[in-house]
Amino acid sequence: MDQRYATSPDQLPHFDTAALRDRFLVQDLFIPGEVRVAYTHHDRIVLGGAVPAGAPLPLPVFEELRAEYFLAHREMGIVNVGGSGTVTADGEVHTLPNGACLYLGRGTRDVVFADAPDGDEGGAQFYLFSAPAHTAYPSQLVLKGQGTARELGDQLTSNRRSLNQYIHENGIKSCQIVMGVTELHPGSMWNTMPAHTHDRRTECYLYFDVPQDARVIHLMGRPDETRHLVVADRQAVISPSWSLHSGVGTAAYSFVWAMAGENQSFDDMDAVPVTILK
Ligand SMILES: O=C(O)C(=O)C[C@H](O)C(=O)CO
Ligand SMILES: [Zn+2]
Repeated sequence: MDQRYATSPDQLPHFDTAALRDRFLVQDLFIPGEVRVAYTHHDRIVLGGAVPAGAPLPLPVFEELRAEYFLAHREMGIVNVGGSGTVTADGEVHTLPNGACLYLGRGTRDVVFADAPDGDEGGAQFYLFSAPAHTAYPSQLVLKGQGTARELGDQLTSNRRSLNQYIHENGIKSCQIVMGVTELHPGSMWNTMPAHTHDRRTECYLYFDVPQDARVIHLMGRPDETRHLVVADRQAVISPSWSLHSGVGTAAYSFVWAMAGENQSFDDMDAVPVTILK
């Protein structure tokens, strides 16, 4: 398990490109036949990828969790960013077409990822986001576009996008996780601009559907001391509570955003006016 210890904003000015990427960029999560995870000590989030590649793939328990099974003390949100697949949780089979989001509650013991038997659009690729949980909420599935939709931005500022909230206060219930997907409209490149911070939650973005020859320039850091990460398809960024998070693509793209921390209030954000960015 890839471990990322927590970082103070005072350290940021001293990091070079390699150190920034080591701390905040998570690469190589989607490896055929593997469940790959990274553990950030910011709000003790585990993010990962599971790619069945033609054979059932169980969710292992990682030694670092010191738990009997992965979800013994945790909950998990899963978004399928690949072809149709299934997640079998304690014997119940959930079918996730591309873009579907499944919540698994604390105490779910056996989890197995697989490609859908009739999947014809390439194999399933499951993005995993897990946080500590104090109680067990029921597992629940929501299909792409069936969450709470918000239309954001404007074509004139190249940031027109559709945001879908799946796991949130008025949707699938969870202890900590708030999760959804944002899709940029063709011709729009900016996400989350104007940017924001939320000192009460850590947030991770998984960028996907980024064309192979394109990149997303992801901004992070304190508003008056920003840095950037150049991000490729299916790579994730960890944004500590003190960091803004915004990106501009060289082509349109989508991303899974997911948070955990002190509250689940999506609109509890401190907006950062563009004019104060440095
Ligand atoms: O398109 C956006 O704007 C987002 O998706 C923003 C994220 O949802 C976010 O940062 C929530 O705190
Ligand atoms: Zn945010």
